[in-house]
Amino acid sequence: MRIGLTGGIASGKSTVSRMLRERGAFVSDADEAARAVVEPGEPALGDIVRAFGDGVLQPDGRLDRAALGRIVFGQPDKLRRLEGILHPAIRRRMQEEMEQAERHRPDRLVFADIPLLFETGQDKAYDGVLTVYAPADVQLERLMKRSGMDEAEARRRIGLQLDLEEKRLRADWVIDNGGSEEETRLQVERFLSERGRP
Ligand SMILES: CC(C)(COP(=O)(O)OP(=O)(O)OC[C@H]1O[C@@H](n2cnc3c(N)ncnc32)[C@H](O)[C@@H]1O)[C@@H](O)C(=O)NCCC(=O)NCCS
Ligand SMILES: Nc1ncnc2c1ncn2[C@@H]1O[C@H](COP(=O)(O)OP(=O)(O)OP(=O)(O)O)[C@@H](O)[C@H]1O
Repeated sequence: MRIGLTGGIASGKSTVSRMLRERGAFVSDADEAARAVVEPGEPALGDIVRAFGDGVLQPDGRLDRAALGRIVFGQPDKLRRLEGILHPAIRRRMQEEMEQAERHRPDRLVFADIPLLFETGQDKAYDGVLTVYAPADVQLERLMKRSGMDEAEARRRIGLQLDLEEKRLRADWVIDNGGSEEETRLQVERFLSERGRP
């Protein structure tokens, strides 16, 4: 069984993923895959430099993620262009990871943590979707605290994704991460025990 795990920026996907892994589930992470496919020597890195220029490289030849973020998160057409380069590579990598995990341990639940699961139409490829939800004011506060963005920038980043209320409504299951980590952990444990396995 493959479950799509999604939510909004800073709604708690990584926190829930960590808890799922601690309980023995396998989680493939789109943000991690997005980092791996731009390592030096990977074809996507060359494509990015051709599209956005040398300014997105650090002196050591690695991708300067903050510099690229400043370009793409301010210009929708540039973000679409980056996604066109990265999404096929991210998907391939995640498919390989999940297949390998399933071969190795067929009994385990497999999750794919994908922030843009609904936005990219990938929800249909999973047996079900679990949304990690937090109320808008909590999401905004956590994003500002984690990243140091001011309120206007944080609101703009949140606005680049499908509304979290809609992700909640479209989910098969919801984990409400608006409270303490302990309350979230209890929901994660209940979710796993209802499925009878990690
Ligand atoms: C622009 C990049 C280099 C900035 O890197 P940076 O380290 O600063 O941010 P990071 O990758 O940790 O992303 C933080 C959060 O931003 C949000 N985000 C990332 N990409 C996107 C996007 N294309 N659209 C909307 N939100 C996004 C996600 O909620 C993500 O968890 C990076 O976000 C990226 O490569 N994005 C394009 C790939 C992508 O679409 N990733 C999303 C997973 S499918
Ligand atoms: N229940 C909670 N109580 C307090 N802080 C929390 C809770 N859950 C998450 N956080 C904090 O909120 C921030 C965002 O959480 P997390 O990184 O898990 O979100 P995310 O959905 O993976 O974000 P992104 O899409 O940006 O990768 C982190 O700094 C995390 O420590």
